[in-house]
Amino acid sequence: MDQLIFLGTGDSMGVPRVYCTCPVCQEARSGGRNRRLRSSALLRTAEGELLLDCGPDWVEQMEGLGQRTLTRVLVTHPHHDHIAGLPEWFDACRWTRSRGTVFAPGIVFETIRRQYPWLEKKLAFVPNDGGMEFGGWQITPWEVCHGKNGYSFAYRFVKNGYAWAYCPDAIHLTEKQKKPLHGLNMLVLGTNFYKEEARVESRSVYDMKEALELLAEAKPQRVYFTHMSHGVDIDAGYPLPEHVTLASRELTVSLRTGE
Ligand SMILES: O=c1ccn([C@@H]2O[C@@H]3COP(=O)(O)O[C@H]3[C@H]2O)c(=O)[nH]1
Repeated sequence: MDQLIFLGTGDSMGVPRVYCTCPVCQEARSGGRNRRLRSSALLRTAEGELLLDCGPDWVEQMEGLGQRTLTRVLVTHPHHDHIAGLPEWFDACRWTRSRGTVFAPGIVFETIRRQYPWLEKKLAFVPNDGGMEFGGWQITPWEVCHGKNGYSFAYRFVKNGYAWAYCPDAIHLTEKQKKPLHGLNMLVLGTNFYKEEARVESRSVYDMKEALELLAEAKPQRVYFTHMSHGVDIDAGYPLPEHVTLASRELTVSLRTGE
């Protein structure tokens, strides 16, 4: 059965934050359950694996899995916490004389090319604006609002009538942007805080309270929150519905496609 493995569930700085000594960061520092690497997940299928985002914790994430090789990466948006592992993967490809493939909407490659102009010597960039297929999954990107950080893309995956979506970096979705979130068996959604107190114009990701309003509209059957900052204590017991879980590192979810 296909699986989704969470490799990181942290926000752009991860948990602990270097400068911070709050109780969540201290617990994370002592090897506790709040230690969160930058958000990324691995889709495992009979056809192979697809990594969703490749951030600065990529090496630690590969070591945690005991995985020595990688062939495919899908990128949501070209921010440091989602792409900074690409140059490390490039070097691994160089040393192992292998090649990889990166899938993303064309606009995402414009920024990646500017930031890391050498990557295409070893990594093929394949635009997926019109959708793509992998492991029997029909995969469709759509643009989502990322607040003060501009845009991101979310992805909807469909196979044998089972549908799920990966949307780590979004806020203030328009009605049109919410549409692909309807009719899902599972949703992975980014929520930086339980309740974020920062000014609305400075925000870039939903908090859990806002996410619950979105869930009430879209009604996914199962939900995993990811992209959580040090404002979230995984053991706090937030008042969340039973079908909502705070994801943690190496949590593995079976995708029940009926195969
Ligand atoms: O043009 C930009 C804008 C931002 N960033 C990164 O993405 C992060 C998003 O969350 P943050 O606002 O806490 O921190 C940001 C930066 O680390 C980037 O790589 N390129």
